[in-house]
Amino acid sequence: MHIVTIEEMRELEAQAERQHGLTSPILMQHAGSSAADIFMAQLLPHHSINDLEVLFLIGPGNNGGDGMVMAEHLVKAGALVSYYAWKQHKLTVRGQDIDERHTSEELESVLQSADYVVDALLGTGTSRPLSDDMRALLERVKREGEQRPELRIVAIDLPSGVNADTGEVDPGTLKADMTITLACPKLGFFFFPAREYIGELHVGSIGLPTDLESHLQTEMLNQGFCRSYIPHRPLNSNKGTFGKVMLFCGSAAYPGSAYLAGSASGRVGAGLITLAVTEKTLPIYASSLHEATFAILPEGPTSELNRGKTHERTQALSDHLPGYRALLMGPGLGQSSETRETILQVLEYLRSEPTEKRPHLVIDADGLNNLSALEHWWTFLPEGTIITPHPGEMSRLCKGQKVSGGSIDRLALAREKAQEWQVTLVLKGACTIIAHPDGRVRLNWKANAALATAGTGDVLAGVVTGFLAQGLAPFDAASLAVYIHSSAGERVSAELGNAGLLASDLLPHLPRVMRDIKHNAYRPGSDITERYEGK
Ligand SMILES: NC(=O)C1=CN([C@@H]2O[C@H](COP(=O)(O)OP(=O)(O)OC[C@H]3O[C@@H](n4cnc5c(N)ncnc54)[C@H](O)[C@@H]3O)[C@@H](O)[C@H]2O)[C@@H](O)CC1
Ligand SMILES: Nc1ncnc2c1ncn2[C@@H]1O[C@H](COP(=O)(O)OP(=O)(O)O)[C@@H](O)[C@H]1O
Ligand SMILES: [K+]
Repeated sequence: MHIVTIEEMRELEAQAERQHGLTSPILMQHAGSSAADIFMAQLLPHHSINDLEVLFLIGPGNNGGDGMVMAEHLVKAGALVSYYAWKQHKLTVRGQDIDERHTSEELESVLQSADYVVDALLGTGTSRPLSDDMRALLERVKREGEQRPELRIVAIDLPSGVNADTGEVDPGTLKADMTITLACPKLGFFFFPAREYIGELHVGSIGLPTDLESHLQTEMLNQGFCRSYIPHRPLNSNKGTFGKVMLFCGSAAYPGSAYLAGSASGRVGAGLITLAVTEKTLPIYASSLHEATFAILPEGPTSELNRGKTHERTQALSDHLPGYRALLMGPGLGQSSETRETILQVLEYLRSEPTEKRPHLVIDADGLNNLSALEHWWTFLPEGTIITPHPGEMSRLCKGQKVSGGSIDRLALAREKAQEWQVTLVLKGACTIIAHPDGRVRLNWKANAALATAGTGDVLAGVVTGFLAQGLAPFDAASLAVYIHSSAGERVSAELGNAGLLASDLLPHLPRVMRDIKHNAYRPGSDITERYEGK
């Protein structure tokens, strides 16, 4: 599913007309009909379309036009529809035009009995701040919703006042319970504050031939995409079939990260998990992760005098690596100069090996923190490396440049840095960005505050590594991992709510999510599935 900017959406519409004769009125008929179908399919269980009271707020442009077409379909289906044309101040209640002198009181009465308000005021054509009277209208609906929480707000294409490119939001914008966007999700939805205003996201069809989208470079992760990448499990398999994972992670002070990452790799199907540990840390892992095997490394050097020990450590690790398909390096390693040196030596070893003979590399957390202290750190990485920074780590990698907040375009930054550094970059956050060194980008929709807790990043790193071990290309392994990880979070939240998740809670849900996605049986709380292409 492609994500578009306003300009790209306009270009798609223009091409649809030029190449396929799909004029604006034709597209609008599709849009309104598709929006009505989605609306009816998503009615709450206690609602029936018959006698459902729906108030449409109609704007002056094509967004309003979409609303009018949708309204006609709902009338035919039996709903009690009223609409208020904002520009003309004209109210029509169940087919009857209301005399101008009574518009205010009638609008008040319609609003008070409405089950749904449909915001079809403005879409991608918004060109200035909302006018005062539009803000007042939306404010009145907002107050009604506060008094009657059962009132549902549905936005057509986008909640009016959301900037579909930047995610900025007009102060008058009304939060939607559901947004039925048309043709493609808009880029701004994936940024804050807009993300908070969208509610459940559904994508309607306007009948565009899909080949028109083939040049677009930004995609949204969804089930259809993920299903095609979940590794196949042949009956005639053994643990070697699904790849061996090595984790160079954890330390006496941070043992949990290796446990979480290693367990996560196993939970997404990797054949064998090996933790690189020292004699000192072995007992911690041996008692908690029974399924893992261990590569015992000598203790790190304790002073300049026995510095040669880092070489012994690297040697011991690299002696173990042949036969391993994926290596995760970083979580919980700490940031001593000895650790940094070991990391550099391991990178040197990996660069010296032919690609097909060495494991694919994922670097996270302290692996990145250690590297970011070095000038041109990316030149030390072997080809095909995946890095998974959170915004703080990303900022360090960018030499202190601010990477989140306000006006920062995280998407442009991720795209630029993946190209400059020649890595697959997973910029974590509420809507995680996955950027390929060739400029392609994928975005995750599933923001979930429950995941904002220590250790969930270690789980993600383990999932990425587990998919790499099963033979996925770096960009696909990273994309699938982000989707499966956040879907597991969604499952935990369905039970616990949006607080109190422990990173280890995710682990048993990883395989369940994979199973359900594979069998098309995954039913998350608020996930867009595919573009709705009609019944
Ligand atoms: N053009 C097409 O082919 C299609 C358009 N579609 C719909 O059309 C929308 C875009 O249509 P438009 O380009 O007509 O744009 P809009 O419907 O978003 O509105 C543009 C109109 O609103 C006015 N306006 C802009 N900002 C305003 C503000 N702050 N306060 C008050 N009035 C304001 C403009 O002067 C203009 O009259 C999409 O969001 C989508 O809903 C879809 O139906 C698909 C097909
Ligand atoms: N609000 C949120 N919505 C969705 N995902 C989130 C949110 N906050 C954090 N996450 C996810 O949780 C993980 C946190 O990773 P990270 O910050 O590295 O944690 P840690 O290092 O403690 O393991 C990332 O995958 C991130 O995308
Ligand atoms: K709208």
